[in-house]
Amino acid sequence: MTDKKKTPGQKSPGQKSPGQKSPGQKSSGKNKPAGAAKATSGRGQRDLTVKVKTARGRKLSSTLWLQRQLNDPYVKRAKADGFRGRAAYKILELDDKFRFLVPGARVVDLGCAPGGWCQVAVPRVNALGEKSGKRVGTILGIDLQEVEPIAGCEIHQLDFLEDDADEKVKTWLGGRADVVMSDMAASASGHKQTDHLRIIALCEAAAYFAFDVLEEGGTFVAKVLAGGAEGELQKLLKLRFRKVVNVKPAASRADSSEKFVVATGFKRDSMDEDSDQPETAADRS
Ligand SMILES: C[S@@+](CC[C@H](N)C(=O)[O-])C[C@H]1O[C@@H](n2cnc3c(N)ncnc32)[C@H](O)[C@@H]1O
Repeated sequence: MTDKKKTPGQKSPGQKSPGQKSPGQKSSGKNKPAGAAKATSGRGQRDLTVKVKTARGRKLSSTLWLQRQLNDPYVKRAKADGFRGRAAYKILELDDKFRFLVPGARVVDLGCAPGGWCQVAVPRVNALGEKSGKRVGTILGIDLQEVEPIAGCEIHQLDFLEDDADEKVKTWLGGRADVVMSDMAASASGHKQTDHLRIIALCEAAAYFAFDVLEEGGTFVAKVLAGGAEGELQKLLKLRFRKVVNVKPAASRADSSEKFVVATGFKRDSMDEDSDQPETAADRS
């Protein structure tokens, strides 16, 4: 896979500007982008530095989106750090806390476009291992959309909901994965509860995919929207993982109901291999 051509002056992901912290480096401001001291959250009207005028033919929602983008410190920081999107800082923060993108790890990134999470994973899974020197990991990005190549990642255009997607992924990986992470979002209907149910369904499907693909002890990370139905998902994950927690990273907008579930310590032997369903306590008794 060839690296994306850089335009003059463009930095590699994570390359620092003078006086700027690297993306994974914790700042005293709880992972806030460097230089974002004034633009406190990028969320409130009082913080705005750029105002977007309404334009004929542009919907109010589009104007507000544009205004939010232009004033979002993470958007600015992603541009400066060479990341393809602000989402990169969410996985940076989650990995700084839970340490699943370790040297040598085999990682599946479900819904990887445009590629920010993959960009974060590349240096982390290919870093120096504690004892055995440089460890080379594998990153497999999956998306419905075409994704511009990222050096160090293998990217496939695929709907992970297809019947044989798990088998394809295991073949591409040459075995099972240590990490399945998903930042997938179902297309928004604008109706809060419908969108919540859609993303929970997508997340549940991603969890079943992870049960098929993960190695013993593996980690599953997925975006969910708070709204009532996530309790069932938690129950499902708790049957299969040693620890399940919900986290709202600082890079996740405060006005969004988005949060992330991080499930660690996958118990492969908790699977009822015949039915491919989680073995419940009732099954075992
Ligand atoms: C929010 S974006 C992911 C951003 C990404 N984490 C990054 O850092 O660049 C969500 C992605 O999920 C993808 N997606 C949604 N449903 C999918 C499915 N069934 N199979 C594969 N990808 C899917 C969408 O195409 C979209 O690109």
